[in-house]
Amino acid sequence: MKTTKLIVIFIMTLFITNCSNKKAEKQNNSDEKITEVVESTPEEVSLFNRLGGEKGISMIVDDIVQAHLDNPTINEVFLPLKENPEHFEAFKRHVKEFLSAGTGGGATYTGKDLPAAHKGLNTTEAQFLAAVDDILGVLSKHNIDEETKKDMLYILYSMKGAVIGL
Ligand code: HEM
Repeated sequence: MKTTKLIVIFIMTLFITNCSNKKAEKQNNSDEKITEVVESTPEEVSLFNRLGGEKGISMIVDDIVQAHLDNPTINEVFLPLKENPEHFEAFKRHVKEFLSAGTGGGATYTGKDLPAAHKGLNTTEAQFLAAVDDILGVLSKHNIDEETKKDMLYILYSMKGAVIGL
């Protein structure tokens, strides 16, 4: 009887140890899965990288400026900038730096602050909307994903007060 009891205790101990090992294994597996999910979450990729880094941003800004020059609602504001090629190039460089610095890239913005840059332009709501439309159109042309476009739209709107009616 004593031996039978000992055997039962031994078997139960084996069973319990086995079960807890399996549980630990399962825990490890699910931990791995959680890590994988966190690593591949889109939010982990900076907006800067989602826009294609320095090169992507440079091409996007060139296209945005060209879209503004072609857009009859706002081109009267941008066409005069071309009369001074040095100023025009500095303006484009500043917008590239602005977008890079503001999205997680390494650039340093060397232009004016937004209200100072837009003072005297008296930009209207309609002009602001036209500019945002141009930007979203260019992002689509560059195959930027919908989530990134939404993020950009949110950021642009957050700066509306710093660029219109000044
Ligand atoms: C959220 C929207 C906007 C942002 C983030 C933005 C950003 C900028 C930046 C970074 C510059 C460069 C400043 C410098 O060179 O020191 C700039 C310049 C300029 N922006 Fe905007 N802008 C916006 C909307 C607009 C709109 C709606 C218009 C007019 C329709 C406009 C017209 C201009 C013009 C004409 C300049 C050149 C000013 C100059 O060099 O004298 N911007 N903008």
